[in-house]
Amino acid sequence: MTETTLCFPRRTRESTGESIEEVLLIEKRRGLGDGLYNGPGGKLEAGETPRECATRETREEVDLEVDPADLEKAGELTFLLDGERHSVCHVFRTRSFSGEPTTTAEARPTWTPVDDVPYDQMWDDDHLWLPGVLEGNTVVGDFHFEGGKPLDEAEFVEYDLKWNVSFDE
Ligand SMILES: Nc1nc2c([nH]c(=O)n2[C@H]2C[C@H](O)[C@@H](COP(=O)(O)OP(=O)(O)OP(=O)(O)O)O2)c(=O)[nH]1
Repeated sequence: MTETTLCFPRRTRESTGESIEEVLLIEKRRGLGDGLYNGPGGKLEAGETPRECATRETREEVDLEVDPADLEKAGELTFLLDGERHSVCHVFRTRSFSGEPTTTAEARPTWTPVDDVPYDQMWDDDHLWLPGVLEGNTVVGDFHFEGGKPLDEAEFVEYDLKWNVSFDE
């Protein structure tokens, strides 16, 4: 069973007297979810913790530095494909980072107002859990897909969500 991560860097930008809440999204340029908007993230490597993976993937995909200790666990999402567990994704958020997000071969980053997240260009389940995560809630979810591999071509059919769970990692 594959473990994966997602990292959602957050900032508040002041613009002409207004505070705009933003999240760093990437347009993924290869791999699973190619062409969709998402947070930086990917598969755990051997010996890595989810936090270490989220830090490494954020550096590799957009050249932004986040400290594993500064990541706040916000979600644990299980993706099921044709009734079998396909992957578990650890979701983190943080307001602490250094550097400027940079386009790489893997991803094109964009600071996006949280009120303007392009859910119609994201995975079909994201509109169910990402708004709550961006509001500061925690979530555990199961998401069922059907139709065979790859996961991003399967059909999203049903889900179960629990909000405001506590994580001890
Ligand atoms: N937002 C969102 N992300 C998802 C969904 N399903 C799913 O696998 N992901 C994420 C988890 C991972 O960050 C990413 C897939 O990871 P991956 O490891 O297969 O992708 P990759 O090709 O970039 O992998 P890597 O070699 O960089 O580790 O997509 C979903 O339904 N919604």
